[in-house]
Amino acid sequence: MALSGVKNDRGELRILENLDELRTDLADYIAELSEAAVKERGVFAIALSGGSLIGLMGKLCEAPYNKTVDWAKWYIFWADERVVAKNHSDSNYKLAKDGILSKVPIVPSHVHSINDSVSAEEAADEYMFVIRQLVKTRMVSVSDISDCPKFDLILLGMGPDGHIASLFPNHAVLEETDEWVTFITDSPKPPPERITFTLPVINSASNVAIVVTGESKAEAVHLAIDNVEPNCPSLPARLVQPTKGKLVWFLDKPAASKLDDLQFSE
Ligand SMILES: O=C(O)[C@H](O)[C@@H](O)[C@H](O)[C@H](O)COP(=O)(O)O
Repeated sequence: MALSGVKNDRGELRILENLDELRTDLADYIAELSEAAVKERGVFAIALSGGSLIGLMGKLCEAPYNKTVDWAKWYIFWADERVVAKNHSDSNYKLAKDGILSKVPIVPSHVHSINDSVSAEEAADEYMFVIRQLVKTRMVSVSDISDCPKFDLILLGMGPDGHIASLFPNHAVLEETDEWVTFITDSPKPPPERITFTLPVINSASNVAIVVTGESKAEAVHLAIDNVEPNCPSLPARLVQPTKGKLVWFLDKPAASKLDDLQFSE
């Protein structure tokens, strides 16, 4: 049985009994947002991350979703990518291609992965240019309060250190507000070279989901969601605060085990 509720200003929490329930709830959530965006805008612009998230999205490739989702209307992006060749086992693109994109009828030209033959800095600049062109044609919407792209959905995982995308604790990249996409060459989690959406872009999305499982993340979940003193201003997951969009946390019970008292409806 899922528990769900709203926690202060930290968004909606969905705490699932087990990974199977989480996979189903996540697939339902993504399918519903896709349907709503296609109805409203004719397209669905979704940004993925790497890690366990892709495996947890796996039900989308099964019935009924594989037939009911309007895959031809999907435009795929990455909230962060490791700067490695696309066929490298570290590539977030390869992870998503093998796990999802090759199993459903996505239009290949709608898949916007980074250029893997240039430096991290050039890859970030080129990726930002590609997004800018798609904002101009409104395949990606635009925020009405900043000039940032407004993705229909940004999906994030979270590390035990509280990082999301490739935004790591106490890293200067957290301060980047001029660029939509930036790069780092010193990621504490290998590989070191990455490109990443910046916080203003993440916080301009219509919907952001953070998907976290396992006990090793319980402390970071607590610090990212609860009212803790002293506050953890540089915990990246805590800085996910969509300005006008909606934030949803998908947690399994071990990941939610250190949250302060919860009052939920079943
Ligand atoms: O490129 C990456 O390293 C990922 O995008 C990263 O941000 C990931 O989402 C988290 O580290 C959580 O990963 P897990 O869910 O596998 O722990």
